[in-house]
Amino acid sequence: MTEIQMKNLRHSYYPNPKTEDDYALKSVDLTWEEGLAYALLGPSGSGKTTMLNILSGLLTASEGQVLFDGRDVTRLDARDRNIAQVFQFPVIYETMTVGENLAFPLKTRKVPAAQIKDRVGFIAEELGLTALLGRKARGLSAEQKQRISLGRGLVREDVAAILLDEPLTVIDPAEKMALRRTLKSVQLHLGVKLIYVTHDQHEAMTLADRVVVMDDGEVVQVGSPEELFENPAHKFVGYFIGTPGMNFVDCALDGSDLVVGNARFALNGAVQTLAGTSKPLSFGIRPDFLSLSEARPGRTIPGTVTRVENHGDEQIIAVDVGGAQMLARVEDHVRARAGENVHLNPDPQAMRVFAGQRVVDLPRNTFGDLT
Ligand SMILES: Nc1ncnc2c1ncn2[C@@H]1O[C@H](COP(=O)(O)OP(=O)(O)OP(=O)(O)O)[C@@H](O)[C@H]1O
Repeated sequence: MTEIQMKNLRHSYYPNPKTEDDYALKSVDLTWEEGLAYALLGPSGSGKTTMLNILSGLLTASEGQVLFDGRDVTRLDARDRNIAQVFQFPVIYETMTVGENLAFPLKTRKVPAAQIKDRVGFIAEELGLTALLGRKARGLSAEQKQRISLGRGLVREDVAAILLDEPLTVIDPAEKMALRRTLKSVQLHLGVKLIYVTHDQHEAMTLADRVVVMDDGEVVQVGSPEELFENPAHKFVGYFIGTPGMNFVDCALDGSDLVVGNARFALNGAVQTLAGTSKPLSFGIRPDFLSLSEARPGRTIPGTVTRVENHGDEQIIAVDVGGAQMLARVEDHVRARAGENVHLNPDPQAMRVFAGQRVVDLPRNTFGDLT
């Protein structure tokens, strides 16, 4: 197993990049730890595939270094990196049997036949392919073929990481869950480092120990799924993760209060931190941490309901809080109608303030007691 580091990595597809916008990867410093499952999550064009191809060696970064256990591999060919890559479309030999496909990477490395047999048997078992070992790959389902692609990466015991670029794209929706489960169990059993590219937050959150969130060529946050949900460090993480995403409303400092829409919150000692920033402030809270309550001055935000969406056992309520909208996720027994005046009650522990795009590091009790 290998620790992979990316140092001051930048990449432009142009020969003479001039502005920051010419870079598909802007400046990446990242360590990929051993034995963890990572998801690389971001919208289309954010730089995920570029990053993956730099890792595997299909692409050489314009600037910076890639280190495997401290060894500089930046200019090393993909062949010499011990990285296995699984793409959107399965890459297998259709005319070979499943067993021959799995054995192929070991045969080309001249591994002894008995060892190949053992390893192929073991990996086939892990991937649920044992019963298919003698079958020709042609005619198998896309899901089975993708298992073979994965197996061809996993058979090599020296593999430093398995990179998967949206591997579930062509898989039938009904089979996606089974393959996702297999991926997770294989990663846990074999302890191999898995790097999984997706633009689907649900896939990222269910599969990964760590999620690397990318936006516009930059890594905006790395964290466990829980950390990203509870403590987004960047506005992009707030609204990209969670359905619906985090609410953001412009806010302002007034004396020792924070003014949010028609509400005022006393800041317990955090005034100086906020006063020190020149960037525009916004108040952030996830819909999951807003409820409806009685008016409680200094604790609730008054507003008018503009829309109510029913989603089975819960509702999403849209509330106008003085020119801006906030969404609250509430249980279905909560009664609210469009046009009604209500009071949103934010959980003090979940209230955040952002300066520009970045969260402001405030003491835990800034918005009141935590009882
Ligand atoms: N071969 C290329 N030549 C020029 N520009 C490219 C090339 N490949 C990617 N780009 C640009 O680099 C940026 C990052 O693209 P990349 O494919 O890495 O993003 P992505 O997050 O993987 O997107 P997707 O989810 O759509 O695959 C985009 O602006 C894209 O247009």
